[in-house]
Amino acid sequence: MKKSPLPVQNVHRSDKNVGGGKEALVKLLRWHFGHADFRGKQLEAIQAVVSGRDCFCLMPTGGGKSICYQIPALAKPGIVLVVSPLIALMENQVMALKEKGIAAEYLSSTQATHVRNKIHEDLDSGKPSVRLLYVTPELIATKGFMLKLRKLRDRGLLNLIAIDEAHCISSWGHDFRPSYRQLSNLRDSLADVPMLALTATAAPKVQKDVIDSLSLRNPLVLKSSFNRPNIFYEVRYKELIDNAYTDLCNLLKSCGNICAIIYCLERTTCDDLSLHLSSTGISSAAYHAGLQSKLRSTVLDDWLSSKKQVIVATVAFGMGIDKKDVRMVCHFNVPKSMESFYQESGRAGRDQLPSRSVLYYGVDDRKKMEFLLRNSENKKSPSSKKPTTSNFDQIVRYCEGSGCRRKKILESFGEEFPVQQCKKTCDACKNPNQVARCLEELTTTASRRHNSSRVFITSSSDNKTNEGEYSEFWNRNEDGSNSDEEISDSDDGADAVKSIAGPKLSKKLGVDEKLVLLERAEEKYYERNKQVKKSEKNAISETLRESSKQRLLNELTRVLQLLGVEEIDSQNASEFLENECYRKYSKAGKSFYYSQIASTVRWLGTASRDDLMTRLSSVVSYAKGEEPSGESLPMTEPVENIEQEDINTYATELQVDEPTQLLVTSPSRSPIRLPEIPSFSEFVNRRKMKHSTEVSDGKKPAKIMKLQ
Ligand SMILES: Nc1ncnc2c1ncn2[C@@H]1O[C@H](COP(=O)(O)OP(=O)(O)OP(=O)(O)O)[C@@H](O)[C@H]1O
Ligand SMILES: [Mg+2]
Repeated sequence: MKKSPLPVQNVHRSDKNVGGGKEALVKLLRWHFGHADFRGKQLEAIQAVVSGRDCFCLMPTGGGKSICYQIPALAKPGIVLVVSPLIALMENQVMALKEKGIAAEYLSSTQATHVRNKIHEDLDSGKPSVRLLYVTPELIATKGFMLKLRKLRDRGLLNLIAIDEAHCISSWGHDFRPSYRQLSNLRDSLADVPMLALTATAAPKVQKDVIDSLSLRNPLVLKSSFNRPNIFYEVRYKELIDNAYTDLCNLLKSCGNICAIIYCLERTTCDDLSLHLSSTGISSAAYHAGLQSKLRSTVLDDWLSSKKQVIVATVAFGMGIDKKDVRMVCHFNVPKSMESFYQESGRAGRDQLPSRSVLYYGVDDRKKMEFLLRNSENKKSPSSKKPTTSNFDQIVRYCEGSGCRRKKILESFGEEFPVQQCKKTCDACKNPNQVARCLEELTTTASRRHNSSRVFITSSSDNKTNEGEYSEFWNRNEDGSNSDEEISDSDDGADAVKSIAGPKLSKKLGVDEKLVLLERAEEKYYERNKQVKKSEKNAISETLRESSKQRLLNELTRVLQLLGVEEIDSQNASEFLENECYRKYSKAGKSFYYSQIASTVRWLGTASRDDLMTRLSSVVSYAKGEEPSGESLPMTEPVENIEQEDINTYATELQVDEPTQLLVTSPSRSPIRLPEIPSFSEFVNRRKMKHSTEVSDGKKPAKIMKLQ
């Protein structure tokens, strides 16, 4: 239901006695939002902008920044323009405002044309009814829209431009958006309209960058403390617990039916972990950019409406999500910087009630992150300012240091914090001896593991070109495909869908992902072309072969480097291995081929130098310019006239026998041997022999298999 507007407020730009407007502003706050009073620096920010002054407002996550531009929109006739980085964020806020009876709208290309037209008509009318208009930075950069804003300004109707999540303008920030850079022109185009920049990113260089980039004029700089006293901070050490999945499950269960967010680095971990939690009765769902956008919306809705309790997500999830009762935010992998950690953990306890931040720290994870950061640092152009490894050191110190966690967080933002004020609200202050013991044990474990050579980063395909897998973890900054009106959020599943439909797969995607997408693309294709023969559907495409080669090459390069093997040419070796899989399985079909590639990648991850030299001996010879020795593993010949039953049995046995878990969790890899997985023809032959024996024993008639 629409609320009638309050009587005209005594608050306007020329008001010399701005403090006199306080009562009126509080009245608006109570009337429209039901809050008793302003929090922290809200009032100061509002009074500054209403009086026409620029303002830079730094408040912690959940601090109540939105009110700082929402109240000014209600204080006098006219419009407040809000620039926001995500469509989802705009939608949420507009919906919430409309529910309160406040005339708010957003403009985005996702809306139906008639809806957009209606908003434009309203803006063009002499007396627009809209009070808050949310837009994307891309739209502001268009000439047509800028013209419209100038007209509004000329009619005295543009009261304020609020830049929400203003840190997105800074490449020092953790969420840099190139499109935000275009906002630098605002000051020139709309010189006399006050600007309000809002962010929860506290790094001093980001603040300066935001103020400079937006050319804020003598802004009132407001900074609130970043302390979140209602969040208990804790670190758990993966090396010191038997199974992190189980530990997390137990932790969640011990807290009851709470609402939680679990952040993971990789999409596959989100899927796996969510499945695991669900299997133990915890209501959870995965959320990442690899999901189709429709599914993501459902997951989000279910979580927001508390149908699902736990969301297991990459960092694609979170910015602007205003769910008050999140009781726990858990980082299942180490975050890339203190800033990211603060933002993400800050999504807990927005209702100010006691909440928890739990970070699972693993040395493997740390190495993986360091590797990725180094890689991204190497790729940076000299002009790029993206922070990488040095920011990561802060979070490593947070985990590996013994002092108060809260102090470490706040000091990393330049805020002094006396330890006694923590009042045992972090594990290091609550149980200092226990934390010290853990750290000691961690040091011992890590150094022991170090000595046993190849120990770290065992869990998955952490190869160099797989950054796409982690793309959500980086700034959303390589999304140069901005349309005029659309937000180029690379955390939108539409990317994935587009790349399925498109002729080429995005270079940003990792190899594993490409394979999955390829498979999905093929499925789609065959769905549409039902008449295509089944055998064709099972065919192994050239693209799939190329991706497989790349996947093997990535793993090989890593492994050869780790083991210091120089005699093997990784390019030749990857082709050799792929060809081996292809020769064995081209006739058995794509699934067999794919599964063999996967086993080979796993084998590479565990192979010793001798294993590699033996299996790849022919490639070793080639690399030295010698004749091939012909001593590589004997090739099994392809199979013809395959019986479906054999395929099924083989597939079942293959799955049961694969010791993936063992490989992933073992600290020392050399003594572990993969049980030999028979090739399909070996398997068929064994069965054939078994059948023959049975026949000769008078049990069953033999099945005739024609083998080449
Ligand atoms: N003065 C107030 N009194 C009580 N609650 C408030 C007040 N101001 C804001 N809130 C509530 O605080 C919560 C967080 O507000 P808001 O979403 O504006 O935070 P934010 O600073 O923008 O956070 P983020 O950085 O995550 O975007 C909201 O639920 C809001 O209703
Ligand atoms: Mg906000």
